[in-house]
Amino acid sequence: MDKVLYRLANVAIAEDSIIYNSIMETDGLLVAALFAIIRGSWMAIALGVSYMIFNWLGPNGLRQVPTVGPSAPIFAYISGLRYTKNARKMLLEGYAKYAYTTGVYKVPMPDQWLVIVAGPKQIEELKRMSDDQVSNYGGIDELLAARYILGADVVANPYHMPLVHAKLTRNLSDFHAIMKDEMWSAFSDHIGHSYEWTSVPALKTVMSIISRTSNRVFVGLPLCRDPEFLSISTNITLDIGQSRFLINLFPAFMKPFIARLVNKVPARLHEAYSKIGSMVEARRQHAEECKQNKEEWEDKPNDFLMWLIDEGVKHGYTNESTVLYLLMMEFVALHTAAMSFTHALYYLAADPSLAAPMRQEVDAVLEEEGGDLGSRTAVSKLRHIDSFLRESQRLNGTNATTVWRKTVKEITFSSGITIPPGVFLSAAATATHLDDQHYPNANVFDPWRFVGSDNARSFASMSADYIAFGQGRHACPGRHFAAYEMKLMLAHIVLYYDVRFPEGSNIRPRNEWIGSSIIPDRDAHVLLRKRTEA
Ligand code: HEM
Repeated sequence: MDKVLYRLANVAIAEDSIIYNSIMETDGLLVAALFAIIRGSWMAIALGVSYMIFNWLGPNGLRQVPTVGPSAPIFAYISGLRYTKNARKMLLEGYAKYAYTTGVYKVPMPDQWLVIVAGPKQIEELKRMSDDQVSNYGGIDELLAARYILGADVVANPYHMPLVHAKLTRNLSDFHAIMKDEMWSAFSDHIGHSYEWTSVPALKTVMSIISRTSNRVFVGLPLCRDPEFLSISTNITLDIGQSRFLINLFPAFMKPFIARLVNKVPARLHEAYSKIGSMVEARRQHAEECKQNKEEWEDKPNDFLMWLIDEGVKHGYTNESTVLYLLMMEFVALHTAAMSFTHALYYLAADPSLAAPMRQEVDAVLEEEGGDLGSRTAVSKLRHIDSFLRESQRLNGTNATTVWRKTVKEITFSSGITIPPGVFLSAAATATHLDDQHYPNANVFDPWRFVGSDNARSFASMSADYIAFGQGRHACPGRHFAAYEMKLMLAHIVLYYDVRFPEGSNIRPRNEWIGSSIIPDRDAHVLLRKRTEA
């Protein structure tokens, strides 16, 4: 047993933690994990049998829910492993068969069934369900194996989440100017201003710009430019992805043991705490002194870290917890926006002529706004840019399923399907976005599809046929921040740069699928050069 687990741990630990070079290599890991199990001889067999029994006895309340693939124990497990490679195909197959009949189907994952909610009617019903019926935190817990990786406290009291809406989204325009300032500076550092074509690794470069811009608001200067801090803040996502992937290969009763061996988050938290722990303590102390002395703290930092510290004091949290919650923010905000933007950048590089209408639009808005793209209203006027990003995200969301929930009590859909408590369910995002009934020629990238539409069809708006940011009361609270950041970035690119692929290729690189995660090509380069007429 130990050998098996240690081999699995080694698979994880041996992975390079440099960005985009780790668990995302699931092929290798999956094979390595299975190889480790097979080589673990009789214990592996015992493990397998226990798993089959678990699987057989576990989700029996789901027999009335139609299945994609086999549902008998051994075959379902094998099919669950297949899901890590073929999620797209399996999800689309289920959608084609069931979206307009039962509106619900299930796909096997290695550790459990995932019930997929499909079709506008059922998605609307899911959206309206209360927290007493379906738990959002329960869903995230299942998705990320969160209680094993992050600890039960983060799952039970995710106090960073309400702050996104209450402090960030509500006051977003207060941050426009510093985001613009940081983004312009990051472009300068990572892309430069050469009139010659410069080749950059697309995803990595976008990630660098997004992480600096976001962190200007999350932690402020100078930390938002500190390479060591930025490396921690981007690598946390890979740590979580890597750890949860391995843990979720196993049934629930084994997860705590596996987690002890493969969880990389504690080490990253330690690294983060060594880096910023003293700063957090200094801020907290100063805030408390000011409070005791009934003094105003002039120049009090107005960033996410400070909000977390203030909120942490109210909850009695340690500085270490505050740093962990900050890392959670980095996790939800950076890769999502960077991947989504890279998808869009690939469309532009494959067809540089698409820049022209966006350029004209930016020019016109600059004229109206006195030359300031960072003004309160400027970015909201960029309808072509908004449509371009929404269309790109429609076709390439960050995940093929969104609205992750866990049933708390029995729920029944109008199609008559009943789901018992304790079941992990999610909505079919990619399949919904590729449904011709919602979008004529749904498979075609039509960048101006939403230009003439009202605000209900803007990048950050949601509806039952556009669920890239989820649905309902737990929909992404950071979507307005992400939309502002990404629109600003695309506006900057079309205004100041020409973009193309090497050799003038017009072929957009293929996405990678890891389970249901959708990742833009990690190695592709794009060429940029400063525009002469800008
Ligand atoms: C293009 C970028 C992004 C995408 C595609 C995205 C997508 C999502 C999705 C699908 C959910 C789950 C919604 C649901 O279950 O109904 C979510 C939740 C969340 N997102 Fe985002 N997100 C993005 C950017 C951001 C940013 C920039 C932030 C923070 C500034 C953020 C903060 C959060 C938080 C805190 C939650 C959890 C909300 C809750 O459970 O109540 N996201 N996001």
